Amino acid sequence: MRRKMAAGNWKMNGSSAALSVISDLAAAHADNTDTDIVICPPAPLLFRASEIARSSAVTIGAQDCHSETAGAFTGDIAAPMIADAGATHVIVGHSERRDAYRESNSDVRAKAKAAWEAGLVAILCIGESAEDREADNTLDIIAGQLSGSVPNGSTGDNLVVAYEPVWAIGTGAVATTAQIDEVHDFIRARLVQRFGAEVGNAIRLLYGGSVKPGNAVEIFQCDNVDGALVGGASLKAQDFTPIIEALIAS
Ligand SMILES: O=C(CO)COP(=O)(O)O
Repeated sequence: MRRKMAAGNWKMNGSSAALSVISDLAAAHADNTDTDIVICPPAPLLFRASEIARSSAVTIGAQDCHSETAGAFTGDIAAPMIADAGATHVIVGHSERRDAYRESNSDVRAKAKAAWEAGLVAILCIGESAEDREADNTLDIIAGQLSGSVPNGSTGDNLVVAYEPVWAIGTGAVATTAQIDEVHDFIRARLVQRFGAEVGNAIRLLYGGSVKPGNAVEIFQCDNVDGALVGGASLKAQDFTPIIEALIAS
């Protein structure tokens, strides 16, 4: 049985005052033992967020890391620094970074490797654009992103793959369960083919893109959906809590 995961990507939102969401979630889900709850705040909040989350049901992740461990990379953050701040996870390859910062599959692969070397779990994002889907290229794009950006050497536990169709992010246009099933079953098959059944079946798959309290129950019924990567609805405990509850109940 794979552990479930509800991860919240705050993107460039939040403040030290907003970190009360972490204590609210920790209090609401204190009895939960089979679901990972991960909050990924902006980098300046990582240390404080980790202190607040310490010994609770909530763990902390960063939103990106550099592939090198140190050096002349102004503005960047190395994976060991993220671990040093008390975080345990890092998102790599989010479509907003692939798009705005031209991150390639090989950049993302190097970041995921750096995350593993620092002992972090990599939450690696893939997903097709609206144009890719309209041109019926979705599975080709997903296959290319998987082979290009997932490094060799996954142990199963150190990798979470998040399928986030770009057209569903922040738009309210959630993918249908048929679309989610098709892509998640395909990802699972590819991971099993590449890493073997034991590791391939241990890697968790998250869906992301306009997940809300109103659609979470349906999404979590999909066989190969082990949780969600949630943007907007993770900023407030009152929105994220019903999503987490739907996941725990699924
Ligand atoms: O990009 C996302 C999470 O990484 C999804 O964002 P929304 O949930 O706001 O659509």
